[in-house]
Amino acid sequence: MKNKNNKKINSFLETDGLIKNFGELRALDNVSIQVDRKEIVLLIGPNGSGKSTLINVITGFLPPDEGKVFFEKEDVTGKDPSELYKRGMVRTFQTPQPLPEMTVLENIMIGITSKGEEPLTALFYKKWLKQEEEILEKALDIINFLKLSHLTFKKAGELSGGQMKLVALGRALMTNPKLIVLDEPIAGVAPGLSHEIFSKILELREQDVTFLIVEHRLDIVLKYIDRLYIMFNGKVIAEGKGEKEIKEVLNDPKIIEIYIGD
Ligand SMILES: Nc1ncnc2c1ncn2[C@@H]1O[C@H](COP(=O)(O)OP(=O)(O)OP(=O)(O)O)[C@@H](O)[C@H]1O
Repeated sequence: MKNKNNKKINSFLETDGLIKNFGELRALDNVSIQVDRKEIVLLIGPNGSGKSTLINVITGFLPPDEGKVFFEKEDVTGKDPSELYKRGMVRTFQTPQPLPEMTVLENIMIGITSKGEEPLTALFYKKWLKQEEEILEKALDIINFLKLSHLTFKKAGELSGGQMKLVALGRALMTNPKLIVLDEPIAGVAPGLSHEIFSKILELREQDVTFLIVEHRLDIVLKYIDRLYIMFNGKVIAEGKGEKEIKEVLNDPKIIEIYIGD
């Protein structure tokens, strides 16, 4: 598989010249990014620079006007979110949408759609029960991993913002994803819990999960990331890989000016 410059697609996730217009406005202007397996990649940029549009296109919530998305070297451009989820790509949203009257456990369990819901399979009641049990066990393991056990039966509507972000991550984990796209995972979350969320992200990376993250809180996130992309006016204007390069990019006067101008 090759991109439009006839270069071989090598990365785990790659976008190639994405363009997305909303009427007259070009929200994505020839955006090409790369994410390697087991990387934690951060996407930053001032408000309106195109970050959400980019992750919406990658995760299949918006089709691009031009350009391609490659996931595990396959062209997945325009595939819908459910197809991508089957391939191992999940996402969370800026504002978590838990079902407030349901418990934390139930909110995490619904991350997976029970195969038992298919009418034919449901006829085999024993099999269905076994699947439900497996889903329950898995959700309890995730709750344990995220240190949410004390909240297992609490209604999601009673959680703090940070706890809701953790539940959203838990829900994403139900599908054994290979890539998790996180939209502002620590916005509005206290520093202590924010670091806890990122230490879980590091642990998951060790289990072969890759992360693409949009987050404004650089002060907290910087020490956890492997690669950084900076967007402005629909374009990627800078990229850094590794601690040294990332620091250089962030100290670039042009980049600082864009942020101060924001
Ligand atoms: N559905 C839409 N219809 C019209 N314009 C849109 C739509 N979605 C986004 N835009 C516009 O596209 C541009 C990029 O928006 P986008 O939400 O991707 O930026 P962002 O970097 O995620 O910003 P923020 O940090 O505020 O979330 C903005 O000018 C926005 O107003």
